[in-house]
Amino acid sequence: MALVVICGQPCSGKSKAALCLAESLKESEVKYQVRIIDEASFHLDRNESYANMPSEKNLRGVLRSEVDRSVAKDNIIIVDSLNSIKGYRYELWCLARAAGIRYCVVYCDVEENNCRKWNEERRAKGEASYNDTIFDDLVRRFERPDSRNRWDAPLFELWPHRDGIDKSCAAIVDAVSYLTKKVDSKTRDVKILQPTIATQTSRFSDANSLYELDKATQEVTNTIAEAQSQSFGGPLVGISVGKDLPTINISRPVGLPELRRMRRTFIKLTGQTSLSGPPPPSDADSAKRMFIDYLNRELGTS
Ligand SMILES: Nc1ncnc2c1ncn2[C@@H]1O[C@H](COP(=O)(O)OP(=O)(O)OP(=O)(O)O)[C@@H](O)[C@H]1O
Repeated sequence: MALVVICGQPCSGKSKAALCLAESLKESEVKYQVRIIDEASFHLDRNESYANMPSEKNLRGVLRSEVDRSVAKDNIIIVDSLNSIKGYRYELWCLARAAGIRYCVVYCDVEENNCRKWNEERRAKGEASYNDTIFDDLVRRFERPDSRNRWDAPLFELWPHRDGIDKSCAAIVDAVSYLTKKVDSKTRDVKILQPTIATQTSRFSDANSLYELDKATQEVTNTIAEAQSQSFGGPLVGISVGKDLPTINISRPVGLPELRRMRRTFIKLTGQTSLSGPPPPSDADSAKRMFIDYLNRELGTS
């Protein structure tokens, strides 16, 4: 259903924001299954996890694998961690794309001085806190999210020091609305990420994979040929092959030989990606979706 990446400086109110968002989602009209994935779930100590690059990479790897295992069409996963490295947020975005779900980033924007003060207060109370060297290092390496990046969008910003954190904060209200909004073919403001050849993760059963792939792509080319015969050489826009599949948008007439050639290339490409790692589509609908994405990219109107 969705992946939410919480992001912010150390001790900036991320866990509080994650809890607040999770509660709001659970209280919304449809009772969503919401799960927070954080360091504490793996009993990972802050200071040990960020003590050096190998342990930090290990921490990120553990969280990423858990996200990968957990994202599904019927739940909302919230990753509550620093998520401060741009490349890491990109990796999480790729997981959401591979799963074909919604994605957003919630950013706790708190000035360094205030984070430091909260961290010191935590320490004074005997609660788990960052030691000063690690705190400084994390602050220095923080890569602020930028909504112009696909992997940082949409971006919901919170200012916990200025406004506090509660369910009525605009960022929480907006994130809940984005995550729970019902979508149909006319919805423009909610993006459901679509898997591509490189990110698809499941497989056709070995015995009939080629046959299924062949049949599914043939169906798409038949639909295009038929639509072209009725469009008298004009562009094809919004041609549907089936419910829940992207529409075909092609800017110029494509002859049958070219379509056949593109189909062969696509089948070959999916075979190659399965050899080098990312597997081919798992069922007829995924195959059609990927083939349509491929055609739209190669021949698209944009
Ligand atoms: N709006 C706020 N006003 C005052 N204190 C706050 C506020 N938000 C958080 N704090 C305090 O800051 C500390 C850290 O909060 P929280 O655990 O939510 O931050 P975090 O960013 O998740 O921390 P970490 O980086 O350790 O995971 C807590 O002790 C909390 O009481």
